[in-house]
Amino acid sequence: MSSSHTPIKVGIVGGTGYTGVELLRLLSQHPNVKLTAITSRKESGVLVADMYPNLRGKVDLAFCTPEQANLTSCDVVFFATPHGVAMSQAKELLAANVKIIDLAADFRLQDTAVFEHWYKMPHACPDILADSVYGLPELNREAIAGAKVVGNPGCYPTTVLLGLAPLLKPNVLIDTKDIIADSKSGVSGAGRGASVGSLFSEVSDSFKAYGVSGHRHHPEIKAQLDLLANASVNLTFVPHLVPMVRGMLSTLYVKLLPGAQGVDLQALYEHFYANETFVDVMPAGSLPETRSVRASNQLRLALHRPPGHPDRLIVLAIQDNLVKGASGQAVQNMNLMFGLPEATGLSQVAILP
Ligand SMILES: NC(=O)C1=CN([C@@H]2O[C@H](COP(=O)(O)OP(=O)(O)OC[C@H]3O[C@@H](n4cnc5c(N)ncnc54)[C@H](OP(=O)(O)O)[C@@H]3O)[C@@H](O)[C@H]2O)C=CC1
Ligand SMILES: CC(=O)N[C@@H](CCC(=O)OP(=O)(O)O)C(=O)O
Repeated sequence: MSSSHTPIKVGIVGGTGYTGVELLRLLSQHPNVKLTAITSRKESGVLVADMYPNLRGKVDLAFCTPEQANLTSCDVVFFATPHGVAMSQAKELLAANVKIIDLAADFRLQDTAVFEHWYKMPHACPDILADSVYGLPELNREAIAGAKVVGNPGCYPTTVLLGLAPLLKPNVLIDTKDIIADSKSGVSGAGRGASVGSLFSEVSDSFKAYGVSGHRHHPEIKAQLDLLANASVNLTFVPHLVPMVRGMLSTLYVKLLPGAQGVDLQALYEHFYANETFVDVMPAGSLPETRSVRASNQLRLALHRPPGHPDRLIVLAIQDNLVKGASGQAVQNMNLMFGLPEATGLSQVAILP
């Protein structure tokens, strides 16, 4: 347990990306954290507040290279970096008793063959992977609290898993061979790195599906759904790119089984998430908007029974891809790992309009 007298010393590798600067925004307001090192190889020497003026008066550090950062003196290091970076440094940090929260995929998939297939690199530390924990607090809280290495979930998986979990725990309510996740993300999901696909003239005033024939979040979602259902599920997952900066909406289609007859599904969801600060089950038939979670760690759900298909249930799930989908969830995990109340530093309310 950390107290206000012994702040958690935090290092961030990859402080200039969208999830890195979001970590800085959240952690600079966290009462139990002392930011001690923020890395960028390209911006080394630049003051954080010069690059990100929203942090003027909040963060007085300059970016440094990972080599200059003295990460082994931290209590926890967040990796807001591309896939493959955290696993290359995990052994050294663990030897120095430093906890690790990776926002990339190095510690999300327990099956190293699946990891290698999707990420096109061998896993650098399968032994550490085996002891790591999938960082979805609402489903994995106890294991996260005792973990030294947490793999923060991908943004799409967070919406799909929290959207479906209440239906899978009893395992008699839906056809696990017929699950569809139709998901839409804002462009910040692609990161800050320059690419033609993220140019204003490419994404504005347009809307498209991508990854239809395969996306790396499919195996991640399926692995966790399989665990929840205790069976091998069939999942169709189609991501889409929407011309907005932040936000994610997953529309989840499931087929109800006879076992769902007479079950009050709205009550089931409300009960399942009754004690969850960050999951809001809206009244049945609600139409959640991504702007209602913008910059906050909330995920909102709404259930629908559409006309014309008596067996169909639709679950709508929204979040801010950079907060509950990435950095906010990472801070939630840190709170658990250090014995703090889970919502510490995460009380931000969305901005409307
Ligand atoms: N954007 C999103 O909505 C989400 C992203 N994620 C994941 O989080 C991670 C970060 O994403 P995002 O912030 O969007 O990425 P960005 O591309 O915006 O930023 C990447 C950061 O990592 C640093 N970096 C790159 N390569 C290395 C390296 N080899 N060693 C050390 N630092 C490095 C970069 O700085 P520099 O090159 O100067 O060192 C930069 O600060 C990714 O793995 C992404 O998949 C997860 C959930 C949601
Ligand atoms: C809009 C967009 O491009 N989104 C990214 C997913 C972002 C994310 O959360 O994925 P990882 O953490 O697994 O990289 C994509 O589809 O690749």
